[in-house]
This record gives sequence, C-alpha cells and structure tokens, in this order.
Amino acid sequence: MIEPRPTPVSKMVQPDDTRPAIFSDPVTVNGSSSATTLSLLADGTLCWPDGGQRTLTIDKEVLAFVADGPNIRLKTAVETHVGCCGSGRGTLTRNDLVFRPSSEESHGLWCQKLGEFIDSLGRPKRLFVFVNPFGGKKAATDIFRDQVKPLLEDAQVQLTVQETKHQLHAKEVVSSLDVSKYDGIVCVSGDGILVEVINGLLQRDDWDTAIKTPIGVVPAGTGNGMAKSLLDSVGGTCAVANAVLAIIRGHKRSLDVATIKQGGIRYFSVLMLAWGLIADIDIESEEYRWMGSARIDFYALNRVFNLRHYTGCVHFVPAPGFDSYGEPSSYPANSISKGSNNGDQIGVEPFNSKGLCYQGPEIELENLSWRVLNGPFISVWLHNVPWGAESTMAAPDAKFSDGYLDLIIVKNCPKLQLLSLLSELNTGGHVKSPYVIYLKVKALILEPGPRLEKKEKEGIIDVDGEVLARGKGSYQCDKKALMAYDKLQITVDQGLATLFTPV
Ligand SMILES: Nc1ncnc2c1ncn2[C@@H]1O[C@H](COP(=O)(O)OP(=O)(O)OP(=O)(O)O)[C@@H](O)[C@H]1O
Repeated sequence: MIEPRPTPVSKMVQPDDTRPAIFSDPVTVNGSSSATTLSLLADGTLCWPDGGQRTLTIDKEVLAFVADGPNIRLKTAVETHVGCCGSGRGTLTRNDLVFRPSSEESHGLWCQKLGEFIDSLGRPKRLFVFVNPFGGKKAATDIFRDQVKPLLEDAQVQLTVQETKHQLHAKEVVSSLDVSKYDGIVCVSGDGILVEVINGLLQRDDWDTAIKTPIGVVPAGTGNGMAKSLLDSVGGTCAVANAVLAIIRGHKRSLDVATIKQGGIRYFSVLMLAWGLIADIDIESEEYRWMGSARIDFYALNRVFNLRHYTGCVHFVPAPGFDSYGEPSSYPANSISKGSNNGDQIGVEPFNSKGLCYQGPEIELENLSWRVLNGPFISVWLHNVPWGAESTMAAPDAKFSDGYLDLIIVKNCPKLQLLSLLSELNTGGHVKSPYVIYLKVKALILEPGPRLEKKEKEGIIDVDGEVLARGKGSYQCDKKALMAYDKLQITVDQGLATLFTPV
C-alpha cells in the first residue's frame, strides 16, 4: 500500500563524493531558507547534503517531475524499511520533493537534465489498460480508481482504459488494437485477462511484432499467479502498488509461451496445464464457491479420500540433465486429433480473417529425444512460472524464459502423504517428496485416458484456470470445451512475450 505523507522522504546515506555528477547546482529544498548543493549523478542518483547526505534514485524512486513556477516538484515513491538492519522490502511512501533552483537558467537546465535522464530509462508513456470488474472479489474497478490510476497519473502516463464487458472481450479488443499507439498493455485483473491478451496478440496477422508489446499485470483477481511470480522473484510482496511501480519503471523481461495444439486448434498458455487431481480440485470445487476460499481445502480433502487414478501416458522431451526420467520412446505424432472448437472459446484457429496467425514454435519434433511415463497418474501438472496462484508455489524452479516447462507428476502416493504434500504447495516443498516426479521439458504430448476405478469416466484438462477439455462423464461434461479429451501436444517458444517486471 502506498501512503501519501506530508513530509518529504529521501534516504540519508554516508557521503560519497567520488561518483561523477552530470549536473550540480545550489538549490533550496522544501522551502528551506538555506541553500544546499543538489547533484544529479551519472547513475541517476540525486543527492544533497542536509545534516548528512540525502539521496533519491531516479530509476527506482522518482515517478516524474513537474516545473511548478520557480520550483521543480519531484513525485516520489520511496520504500521505507522497518525492523532491524533495513532488510527485506518495506512499505512505499508517496511524496513530493520540491526544490527551487537559484536562477531561471539553472531551472531550465535542471528540467533538461532530469527529462533526459528519465527519457533514457525507456519508461512507458502511453498505456492501454484493461480492468475486469468481474474478476476475483469484483474489486478491480475500485483497485484501479483508488490505487492504480493515481500512481500512473503521478508518473504522467497517458491512459486508455477499457472495462471488459464479457468473457473474451479483452482478446477481441487486442486482436484489432493499434498497438503502435501504446507502450504497453496493462491487465488490472486475475490471470484470465492476461491469457486473453496473449491469445489476442498471437491471432493477429502481425503477431510477430504485436507480441513484443510489453504487458503489465496488476493483481485484482482470484488467481494472480503471474503477478505473484513476478513480484516474488525480487522478494517483493504481491501488492497492487508494487505491481504498478514495476510498470511505471518500465523494466521488461521475456516470457515463454506454450502452444497447446490439437488438430487445427491452438491455445496459447503462459501459466499452467493440469490434468488429474489438481484440475479436478480447481474446476469441480466451483460448485462450492459459496464457501469462499475454504472451498479448495474442503474439496481437496474430499478428492484425496476418494482418490482417482487416471490411465494414459505422457510423452516428453526432457531438458538437458533430466533424461533419466521415464522410458525411451519416439515422437507419437500422427494422431493429434481434431479439436472441438465451438467458436466462443479462447483458442485460436491457424488462420485469421486476413491470413496466418502464430503457428507455434518451429521445432522438428520427430528429431528430438522423446521419453514416456505411463499411468495411472494421480496428477500431471505443467508449469511455466513458479506460482500458480498467490498461495500456490507449484514449480519452485520454473523460470520465466528458460524455454522449458516444469512438469510435476504424482503417480503412486499413499493418501496421508498426498495430504502432506498438498499442504506444502504454498512453499514449493512438495517437489522434494519421494512421491513427486519433478523435471523440465521442452515439449510434451499428453494422452489422457479414463479413470482406473471407473472406466466409463474421463477427466478434465485445465489450462490457466479454464477448462480446455472435458472427458466423458466428467464434471459438467455436457458443456462444450475448446479441445477434445484426447491427445494434445504442447511446445514452448522461448521468451516470445514481454512483461513489465520489477527489478
Ligand atoms: N464483464 C465481464 N463479465 C463476466 N466475465 C468477464 C467480464 N470481463 C471479463 N470476464 C472474464 O472473467 C474471467 C476472469 O478474469 P480475471 O483474470 O480477472 O480473474 P481470475 O482471477 O482469472 O478469475 P476469477 O476471479 O473469475 O476466478 C476471464 O476469463 C474473463 O474472460
């Protein structure tokens, strides 16, 4: 949470006069009667003596500056540390630091030097923002108005805001948006809107340039796995203000995109795919939504005590160092059967109205070294980033752009041990269990089969929190899904998408 404060915040540090200054001149700070020397150092630190040496780092702490008559007003957001040694991340305090240069000429030079430095940081100036009023606790509209907009306005970012009106609205908008008018697209939502944006960008005929548009995520849904993964990767808390500051600062990182393919249908995933226990808990517990967040724990217990095992197999291309898992096999090509697209799903057909969409990575799958793990399985889980939700660290070793997906498999596991490893999902400790197979893969073919205990019942395949396929006799199997409960292929394109990221 960012707290506005009446008094300026800057850091007091030991004097360090050895760093070169770009510009240095006498000023008065915050209405003080005595002048001091303010210096802008080459690394973007502003420092001035005031009892001790005070500093502000432009990249991290200055949102923008405005010329305010004879004064210059710096809009700041400074992290203040509480507790011993100042370790860890603290709270953010928003503030203005006002200084008055000694002359009109100096005022002009300060504006020029500050402007040049901020411009060199490559920060976004124009953003297209999606707000999903229906995501999570239906708080995204308030979060945007109270926490996101004020910060972006302080940072002088021009905003074009679109509230999503229905499912797939974000995908629709993005598929024809003039992305050249924006320096990024921001999702004030859960992961669902992010996934729509990725799929919308990749269904354009100019997908190869469109997908380079940086995407920002502000946690305002139920599943905020991507925002949590980004913020946790730098030791930050998954808070709205931290996510917005990361967007303002404009640092970027690339993100692997997985292409899930069945027949002519493609779906682009950036978070995870689940089949078996996790998918069943995630999707079937919807029925107990009235219980609030307890529904997941309640339904997980239910599922463990009435445990299902799914027959089928997982063919995979292991990452280097993981080639001892499973048995050698060959590319089980030919029969990736036709999907069941009913036209109102998120997936992408290989052709759009004008031409060709993104087809997935160009990999000669038949030339790779395939291996296979045969069922029955309790759970098969594929993860692109560490966190699947704010409290689920599914794949602690997952990296944003290593070009691999983390595969987490549970086959045989006694029920008590299964409960214990589910309880460790919030720390990632489950992957150390002897009952968990944890490896990295470059490509995967999933052949889902029926339940061992009830051959007439099949399962659900869950991708990024949405149902991708519903087998016979599964939960709500009369509802249409994008793909058939049949063989599907997953490949990874290393670093295809770009995210705004904290550093
Ligand atoms: N106006 C709307 N009405 C209904 N659904 C919408 C609307 N706008 C977007 N959606 C859908 O809401 C879904 C959830 O979006 P979001 O990413 O914000 O939240 P989430 O945390 O992933 O999911 P949820 O909170 O529903 O569990 C998306 O699939 C999106 O298509």
